[in-house]
Amino acid sequence: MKARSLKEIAKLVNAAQNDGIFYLDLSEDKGAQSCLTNMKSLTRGLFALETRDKEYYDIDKFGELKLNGYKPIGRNVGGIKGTRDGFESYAVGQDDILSSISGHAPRPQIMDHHLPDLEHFTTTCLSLAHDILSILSDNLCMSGEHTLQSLHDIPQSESGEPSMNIVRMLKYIHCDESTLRVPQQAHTDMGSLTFLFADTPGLQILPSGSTDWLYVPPQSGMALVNIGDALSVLSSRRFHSVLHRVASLPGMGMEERYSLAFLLRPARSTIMWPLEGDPGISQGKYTCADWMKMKFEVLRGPGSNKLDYIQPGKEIHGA
Ligand SMILES: O=C(O)CCC(=O)C(=O)O
Ligand SMILES: [Fe+2]
Repeated sequence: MKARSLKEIAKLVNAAQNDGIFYLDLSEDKGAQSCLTNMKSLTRGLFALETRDKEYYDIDKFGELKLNGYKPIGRNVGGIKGTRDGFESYAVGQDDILSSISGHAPRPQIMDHHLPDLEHFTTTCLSLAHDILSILSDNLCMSGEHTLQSLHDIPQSESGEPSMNIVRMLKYIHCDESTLRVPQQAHTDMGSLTFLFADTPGLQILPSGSTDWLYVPPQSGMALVNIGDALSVLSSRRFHSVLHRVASLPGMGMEERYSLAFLLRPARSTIMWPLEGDPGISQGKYTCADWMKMKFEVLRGPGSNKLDYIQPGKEIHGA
């Protein structure tokens, strides 16, 4: 992909249009591999902290966009009716990682120890995101100042607004083998691209037109990249935002599972509307920041009056 091989470009565009998810081989990048090893120690060390120490950084204390902080198990709706989620997670905002000028949200000390790893991880994902967006922009015949890259905070808050990109670490509780468990509900990601790293299986996608969930196993040295709502909406649904969830394995349950993600989102004032639509009419339309807030309400549910409108995976506009 880095060398813009025509074969790799065709594979990427095809995956973005049809599957909404693809593997990205990083096995040759020694720097990235050692950074991932360090990020794994950060993730494990972080979740090994005392519960009350983690709860001190509760994500819901730090603003509606949930860019920093800890989400305990059970705060979101689970994947099976009547259940709550079965994972804890911790978000760190891109600006808190890369910006040397302003202050940052309160965070456990272990984050400071691993700041060089967080920086390396973030800049690696941003560089990959830049390449992917540039290939997808070419496919949409966008050029000059009007590209998908220009709508994102790459390298950092180019829009002048605080970035909504985050690093997220997740830990799923062990599930026994007796029945299928779905610790993370089916959803599409709210942003543009998600880079996901996990060592153990559990991720499933619902391919378009299918009623059967399909496991997408992790591959050594590779990232899984998926397309989120924003790229799908901006591209008039040319790119597919894939519905996914985490589930136990039939008859095998799920071991304690860790995953790590970088979530790329457009600049916060980006209008969630097809780029080829009339840019003059923004009144009454959602910005990317509004979209994220509404989507969180759905994940946190029930009790949201927007549930019917903004269900994960449903259309944002039109029919
Ligand atoms: O943990 C995983 O494998 C999936 C995580 C995910 O889909 C998310 O955090 O949006
Ligand atoms: Fe996701």
